Amino acid sequence: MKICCIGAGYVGGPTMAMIAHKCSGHTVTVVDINQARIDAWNSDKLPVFEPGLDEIVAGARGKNLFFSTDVDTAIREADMIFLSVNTPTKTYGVGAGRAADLRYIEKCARKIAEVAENDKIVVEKSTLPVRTAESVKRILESNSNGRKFQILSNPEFLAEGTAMADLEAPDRVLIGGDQTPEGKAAIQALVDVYATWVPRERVLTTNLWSSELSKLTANAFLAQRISSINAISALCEATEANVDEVAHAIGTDSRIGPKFLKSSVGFGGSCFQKDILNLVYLCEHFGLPEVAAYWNSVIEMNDYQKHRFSRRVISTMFNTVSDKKIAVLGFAFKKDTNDTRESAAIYICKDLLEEQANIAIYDPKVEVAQIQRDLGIDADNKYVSYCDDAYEATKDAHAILVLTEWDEFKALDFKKIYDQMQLPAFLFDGRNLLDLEALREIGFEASGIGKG
Ligand SMILES: NC(=O)C1=CN([C@@H]2O[C@H](COP(=O)(O)OP(=O)(O)OC[C@H]3O[C@@H](n4cnc5c(N)ncnc54)[C@H](O)[C@@H]3O)[C@@H](O)[C@H]2O)C=CC1
Ligand SMILES: O=C(O)[C@H]1O[C@H](OP(=O)(O)OP(=O)(O)OC[C@H]2O[C@@H](n3ccc(=O)[nH]c3=O)[C@H](O)[C@@H]2O)[C@H](O)[C@@H](O)[C@@H]1O
Repeated sequence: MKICCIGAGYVGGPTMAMIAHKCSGHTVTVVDINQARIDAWNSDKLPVFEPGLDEIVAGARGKNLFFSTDVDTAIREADMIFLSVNTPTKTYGVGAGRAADLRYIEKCARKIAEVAENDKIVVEKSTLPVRTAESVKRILESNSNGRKFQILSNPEFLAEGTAMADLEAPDRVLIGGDQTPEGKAAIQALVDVYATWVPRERVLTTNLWSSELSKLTANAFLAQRISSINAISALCEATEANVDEVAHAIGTDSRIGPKFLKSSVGFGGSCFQKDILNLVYLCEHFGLPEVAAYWNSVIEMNDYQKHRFSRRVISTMFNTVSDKKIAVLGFAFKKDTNDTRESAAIYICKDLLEEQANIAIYDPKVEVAQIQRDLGIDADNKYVSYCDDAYEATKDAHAILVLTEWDEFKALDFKKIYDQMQLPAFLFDGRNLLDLEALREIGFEASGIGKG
């Protein structure tokens, strides 16, 4: 089969690389309108950092995996077309700030209608509001000229930083489609692709709407667990309970389970907030304001957690950080990725800049230009500096903020760091990554999240 994927981003690139790697009989072409991104996919420095991705791309690229900006040819030749374009929160017009912006998806549907010469299976890989497939189908069918299109929903559940492991051994693959004979045949064609390496019982098939809604629901549930434990972290700080101990104690209940109970400075990433806002908007659209308010509180709690952290830093440092050097360790929204979208670090740095702090940022993977874009500052901003390692960032600093849980931070020589800092040397561990007792023995005024 010839497979095309429109959108060479964090999802399209790794997902298609895995399909090409596992299914040598299929040819996979990933296309994008962003020339720089495609050039990077064809180079030694891929645009996405994911452990294990380089090897898989190197093994398949040029054999049955191709990256190109020739969108029309790839669509024309494909039997199956994945849509993996971005679906950000709308910033204009009706639903601004909440609804999903579907213009990229619609452009893809119109492009397929324009250039396709024969029947196609169109697979929604992007995360979409429930019932989007209806619009995609309408656009395609209005322009069909006798060609037949089957629409499938196949949402992606990979997490950044573990994308390749998640794709290699997914908990489940979800495929939704029409329950007609043609729809079922299209579902089977996609089941056959995944069944090459995913155990058949893990490939779930549903109707279109269940599949679309399951993706938003999964992300809402995951984010809700984080907001729940973060809410408890505030209570822990007030009562001298320890949130890690509470999380462990409740997580051993098999009905609750241990995962996604790590209290933090707040969740980030491109999707949790966007997808919950989308869910909230849908609930309001369907006349369910109580349901909308319930899910919106997950985001409100996350905002509270981020700003609560900034406020705690400032109040602990004698209510002023003006002119003080603050070392920020980690800028990505989680470890093992160069992605900073909605990273809590952005909000915390902005809070500190408003207080006129000098911040020295070190992240092992995030590029300086990206940090500048995120903070909305020029290269010559005198309050922000960029460091090549944690030792440089912490030299003469008044405080350290750990904002991403990079493994390398655990191996730092904190005695050496303490000796080059201003005293009292404050350390705020926004990820509960470090051994606070050991740091206090060195002399740090160390605090974590949810620890009294
Ligand atoms: N990032 C993640 O970990 C996950 C993302 N998702 C969902 O997958 C979708 C894609 O997300 P990402 O890969 O992170 O986005 P991304 O922004 O990294 O990549 C999207 C790509 O689509 C391209 N594009 C947009 N319109 C186009 C068009 N008309 N023709 C050709 N290319 C076009 C853009 O240039 C961009 O390179 C979103 O709906 C997201 O919610 C789902 C699971 C995980
Ligand atoms: O739709 C998506 O985009 C994806 O969103 C998340 O994946 P991702 O955002 O890449 O990463 P997560 O591991 O879920 O982490 C999200 C944020 O929550 C934070 N987090 C996670 C877990 C936890 O216990 N505590 C916590 O604060 C992380 O640090 C990070 O900032 C989901 O885990 C994926 O299943 C989903 O496919």
